[in-house]
Amino acid sequence: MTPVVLEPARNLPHNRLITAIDTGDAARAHELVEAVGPHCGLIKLGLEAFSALGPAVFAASGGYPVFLDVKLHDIPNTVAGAVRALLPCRPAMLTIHAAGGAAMIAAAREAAENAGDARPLLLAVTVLTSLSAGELSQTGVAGGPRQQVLRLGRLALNAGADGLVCSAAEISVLRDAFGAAPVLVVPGIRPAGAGHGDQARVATPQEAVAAGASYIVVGRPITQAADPAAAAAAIAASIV
Ligand SMILES: O=c1ccn([C@@H]2O[C@H](COP(=O)(O)O)[C@@H](O)[C@H]2O)c(=O)[nH]1
Repeated sequence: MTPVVLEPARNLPHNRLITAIDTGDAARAHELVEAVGPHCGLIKLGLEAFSALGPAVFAASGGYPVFLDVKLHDIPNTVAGAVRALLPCRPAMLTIHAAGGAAMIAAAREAAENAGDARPLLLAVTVLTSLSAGELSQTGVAGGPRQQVLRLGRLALNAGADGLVCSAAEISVLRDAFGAAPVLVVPGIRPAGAGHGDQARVATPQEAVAAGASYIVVGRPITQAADPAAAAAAIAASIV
């Protein structure tokens, strides 16, 4: 099997907290970014915000580095075109689905190279953190999330992804297999006592960082808090 050889990631924020701004309301997005921006490394704009507002959503980012989480998944030519179309927005990180396969990931990487030094890091989503082992098996995948994340992770990194999106439960198996270089971005984060909502494979911020997460993604526990700035500041302080 081809070994995974990765370059160290460039110019990434030291603060490991990424706040997910999941709203289609531009004014609310602005308000949230203003509150949490100073307390996190990146702002995550995802499908809800991008579907509602389009590339104009970047205006809500307040100049903070953006993790654009649109999880591209299509034939290679279409994904390459979408990546090229997104480059003028200058996302720092961009997601594609690892399950799209090696040719799709390689096409995304080649397209991203058009940005030169401003190339976004390509992160491959492995198994969504909302999927339990039981739900994953209903999709026809045997062996459980850890095995599937490792399998898709190897495929994605070999095909040109810079990093992976996974749950905290899979970090150790990925670090054992691929070492320190891949950027591991970990959603499904819940501070102790917080409701899980639709997330199935969850961990606290401290557990995820201790396990080797490069970044943690936190949405509702911050954005639905009475004081989002204080919630973000507390989480950021707890993972230094
Ligand atoms: O496997 C994945 C991939 C992406 N996400 C995204 O992260 C945030 C999590 O939000 P919470 O409110 O903290 O649950 C959300 O934007 C998802 O689209 C994920 O949860 N799991």
